[in-house]
Amino acid sequence: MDEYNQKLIANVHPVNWVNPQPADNYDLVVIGAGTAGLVVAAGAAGLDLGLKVALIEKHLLGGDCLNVGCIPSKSIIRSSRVIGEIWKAQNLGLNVNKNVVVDFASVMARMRQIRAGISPHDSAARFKKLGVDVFFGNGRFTSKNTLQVEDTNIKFKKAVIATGARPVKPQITGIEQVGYLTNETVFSLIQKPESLAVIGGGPIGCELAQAFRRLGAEVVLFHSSSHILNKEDREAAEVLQKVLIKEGIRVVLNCKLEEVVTVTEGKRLYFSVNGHRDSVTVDEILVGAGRVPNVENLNLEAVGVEYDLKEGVKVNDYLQTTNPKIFAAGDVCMNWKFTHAADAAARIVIKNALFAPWGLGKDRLSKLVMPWVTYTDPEIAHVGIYAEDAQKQGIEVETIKIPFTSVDRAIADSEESGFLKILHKKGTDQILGATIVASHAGEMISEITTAIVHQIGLSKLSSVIHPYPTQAEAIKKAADAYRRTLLTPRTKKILGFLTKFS
Ligand SMILES: Cc1cc2nc3c(=O)[nH]c(=O)nc-3n(C[C@H](O)[C@H](O)[C@H](O)COP(=O)(O)OP(=O)(O)OC[C@H]3O[C@@H](n4cnc5c(N)ncnc54)[C@H](O)[C@@H]3O)c2cc1C
Ligand SMILES: NC(=O)c1ccc[n+]([C@@H]2O[C@H](COP(=O)([O-])OP(=O)(O)OC[C@H]3O[C@@H](n4cnc5c(N)ncnc54)[C@H](O)[C@@H]3O)[C@@H](O)[C@H]2O)c1
Repeated sequence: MDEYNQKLIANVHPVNWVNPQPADNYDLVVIGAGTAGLVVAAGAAGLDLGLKVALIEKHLLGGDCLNVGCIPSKSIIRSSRVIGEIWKAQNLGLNVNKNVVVDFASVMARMRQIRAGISPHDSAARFKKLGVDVFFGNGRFTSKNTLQVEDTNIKFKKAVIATGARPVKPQITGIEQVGYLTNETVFSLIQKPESLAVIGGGPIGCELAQAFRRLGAEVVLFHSSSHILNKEDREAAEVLQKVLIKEGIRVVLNCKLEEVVTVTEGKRLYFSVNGHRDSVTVDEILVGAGRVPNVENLNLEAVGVEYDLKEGVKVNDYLQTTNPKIFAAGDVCMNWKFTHAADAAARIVIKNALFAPWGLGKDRLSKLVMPWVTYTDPEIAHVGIYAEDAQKQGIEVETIKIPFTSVDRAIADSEESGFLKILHKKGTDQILGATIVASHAGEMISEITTAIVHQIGLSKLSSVIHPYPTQAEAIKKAADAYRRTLLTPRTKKILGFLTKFS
């Protein structure tokens, strides 16, 4: 509880907070104040239509993203990127002293300062000012139109479940007794573990394995599949995998973790790969092995809201639960577990719950075009479908791949290892999906997302001037490559004819 955490708590769960006297009947009650809940509450109250809105949070306003997710992880990733740059400095003609000292405590203090600095946006004071009644405590349904927060009964016309998700508990013998870190505890470290086993090679595992390695820990990354980020484009994941290995991370693939025990030297993990048993001993274990939705203790049975312990609250395309007066948004009900996805879903809920009389003009989740980015170095950004999806859906596609070895700025930056892949519908210039592996792929993907959302085809993208030299020129190159495919022998003949008379 240093000054930064005190500031954070003063904003997102003030110790002296007194829950308000509830209104007679709320137009909208939101359970859970992560991104999804905050956006719904702010959106509904901020319209200044006199709607009575209540927001219930059992822990910290801001949820995972602010407190134990995006913000703390991206803050330490920023520090670790500098180390990555220093490691590459020699290739750039710079003689940097290899013995860079990482002041881990300062890296973490910077992260806490940034988190506290952002927290006023998610604060109880801000939401009170917006006219939202903020209740701290566990929200639980008691009847079709009532719920309870601690001892207070709250009546509602409509409700939104936005209770998010939590880390999966790994099923490994002994791990509970030995103890491990998750995203809920790793950002509270003030001392660097000298060695770290990361369980799970998904976005959490990869981002944090690389960050901790660059900050000076010996890292072993355990992943159960044949390549890291197995939900991602295989080639893209392989580029990153090579970088992680080159940076000194031991990547153990196709593994089964069997047992964890405490030994004098630390925590020992026994694992097998293709039947071959081995072990490693580390100071700390970090688990990033997926998420489970927070559906328990809400008494969803009382309101007829169906759910699954793994998949979360069941919703239709309008984000309505099996009780049409109750909606859900964010990690508790969606496969897309991203802050921007929770935000987009919250906007759908505001529209469908409050501004779609007789069900008219409702928005659909399936209409969203969802990009995402894994913030490793290089970053991997994706939008739309993958080639395998297209195959499953019976859509004929063509792929244009631009390696960064052909992009001048990437060459000048010594960042040639990535690529851009664009999938377009066969015979047309309609973009269906894209993957980018680049240092700042996350900053580049939005151009393609815009093109997909607004149906701007590759031909039109080809007419957009991209400043030289930028890595985003890869997009123009892909568009130009598509245009070249239109040059049939007949069009070539016509062009040849034109030159004669020009
Ligand atoms: C380490 C990490 C890094 C991430 N990085 C990124 C990133 O870079 N970009 C990105 O887009 N996404 C990222 N994510 C994912 C992102 O954090 C989540 O998708 C997002 O926070 C989901 O928001 P949400 O509102 O659905 O849920 P949450 O943020 O989980 O909020 C749910 C809230 O509900 C509260 N709650 C639960 N049950 C109750 C109850 N019964 N009563 C009252 N309150 C309750 C919880 O305390 C919590 O505050 C990351 C996640 C992690 C873990
Ligand atoms: N940059 C971002 O947007 C970002 C960053 C972090 C997290 N997130 C979100 O958080 C969610 C959760 O991330 P995550 O990485 O925990 O989950 P994940 O499910 O995406 O990846 C976890 C991986 O761990 C593997 N695994 C599970 N148990 C294992 C075991 N015992 N041994 C070895 N491997 C094991 C799984 O096969 C899986 O591929 C993601 O789906 C993502 O949406 C997003």
